Amino acid sequence: MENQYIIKGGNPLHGEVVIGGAKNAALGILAAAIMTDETVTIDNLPNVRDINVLLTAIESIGATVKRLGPHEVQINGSTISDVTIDYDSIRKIRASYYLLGALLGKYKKAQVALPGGCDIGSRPIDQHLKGFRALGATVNIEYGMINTFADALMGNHIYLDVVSVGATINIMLASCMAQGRTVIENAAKEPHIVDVANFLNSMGANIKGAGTDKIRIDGVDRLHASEYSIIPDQIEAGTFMVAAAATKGDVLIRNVIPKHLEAISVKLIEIGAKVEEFDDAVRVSADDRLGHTQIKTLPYPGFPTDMQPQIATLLALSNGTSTVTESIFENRFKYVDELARMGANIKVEGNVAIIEGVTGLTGASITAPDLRAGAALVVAGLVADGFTTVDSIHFIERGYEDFDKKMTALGACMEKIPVDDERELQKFKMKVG
Ligand SMILES: CC(=O)N[C@H]1[C@@H](OP(=O)(O)OP(=O)(O)OC[C@H]2O[C@@H](n3ccc(=O)[nH]c3=O)[C@H](O)[C@@H]2O)O[C@H](CO)[C@@H](O)[C@@H]1O
Ligand SMILES: C=C(OP(=O)(O)O)C(=O)O
Repeated sequence: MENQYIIKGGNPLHGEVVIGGAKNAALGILAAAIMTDETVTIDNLPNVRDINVLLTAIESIGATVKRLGPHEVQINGSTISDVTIDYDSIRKIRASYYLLGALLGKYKKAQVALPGGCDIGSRPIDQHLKGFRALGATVNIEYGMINTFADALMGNHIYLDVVSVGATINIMLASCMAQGRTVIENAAKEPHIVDVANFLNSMGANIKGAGTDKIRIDGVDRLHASEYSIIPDQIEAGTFMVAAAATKGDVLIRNVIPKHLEAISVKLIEIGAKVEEFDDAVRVSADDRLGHTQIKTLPYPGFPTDMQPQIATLLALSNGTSTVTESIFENRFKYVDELARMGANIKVEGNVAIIEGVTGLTGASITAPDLRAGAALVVAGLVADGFTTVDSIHFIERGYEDFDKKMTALGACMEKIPVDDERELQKFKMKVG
């Protein structure tokens, strides 16, 4: 059954919210977990759709997956009997490609369907495949499947032509049990790269330099058991930071690494929001309408593309003209038409959104085009005058755990109801007046 969010805008968010584990780190870590035959325990796992899809795919090849609770899982890869992941089991997610690197690294062969994920651009994986080939693997693409195999994997020097999160993690996975040294140059530096490297090292891998643009991996013979807790989700935290500012609220966002949020904090401060940093929390508040700025998405430590729709939504409500340049993905402005239906004034020219701030939005029936754009539209609904319904929330549920419940606990007026259920819609409207 498909659900939608119904939102009555106008309530400032107040209180505390606890951020979950990082989805994009967890996806790499779960794939890495199958590379040992010993049992691995992973904690602070976000309970979101992408993670559950990946866990099901991992089970489908025979690995033993034991849920110890909503945020903890035990994986044992000794029971794996197959190295083929078909399209049906992973078409909804992008990070299925990490199973290629993990299976190739462990068994020297893998067959994985070409990845899905959000439609935010053409999203080639040539750099992943270039990395596998450099390690000595043969790679063919046939009938929608990527087949890769090798007699032996040998370390090599790999220069990435583009800074790619996925290729960096995949090459770390494939090379950590290769013979000799692999060096990845022009590597991505995102916090989740460091987290996957730390997890692999906790299993006995020898990876140095993660978090810089040069990562050195000395191959080891085997990986062993580990217990590991995933870092907090930078993007979930950033989304609540923006929601607090957009609703002119005051929210303490707990279980975060403030350093990972700096690019977001700096921009919020620049436009007039108040951001206070604590050891593992940030507090964001705003009293007045905020100001304008220029933002360009860049690889870490630049402004994250996964926060682009949310910050653009905030700027759509701010004073003056802002520009948001999307430099990573060519198709990440699909939410602009939906925001326009709520009264925003945004013009897209190439990869630049020119935003003329408006004083308010009005509720409308809108559809989430992808994960982060969906979250941004919810933020718009929280601010808008009147009622907003957001459809296609399965996108949002790919990456946000209990998004509606966390927002409601902060004072938002929103609920998840079945799509086209007029009775539930009226019930909500009666309840909130
Ligand atoms: C599951 C996951 O972690 N997803 C994140 C990951 O996606 P993903 O790993 O797919 O993104 P990449 O960092 O690889 O992509 C960055 C850029 O490189 C290009 N590229 C990438 C690989 C390749 O082989 N060839 C190539 O040309 C892409 O088209 C894009 O323009 O990082 C993105 C950038 O921070 C985030 O928006 C996604 O949320
Ligand atoms: C775009 C994202 O995910 P994916 O790369 O899995 O589509 C995201 O997490 O914002």
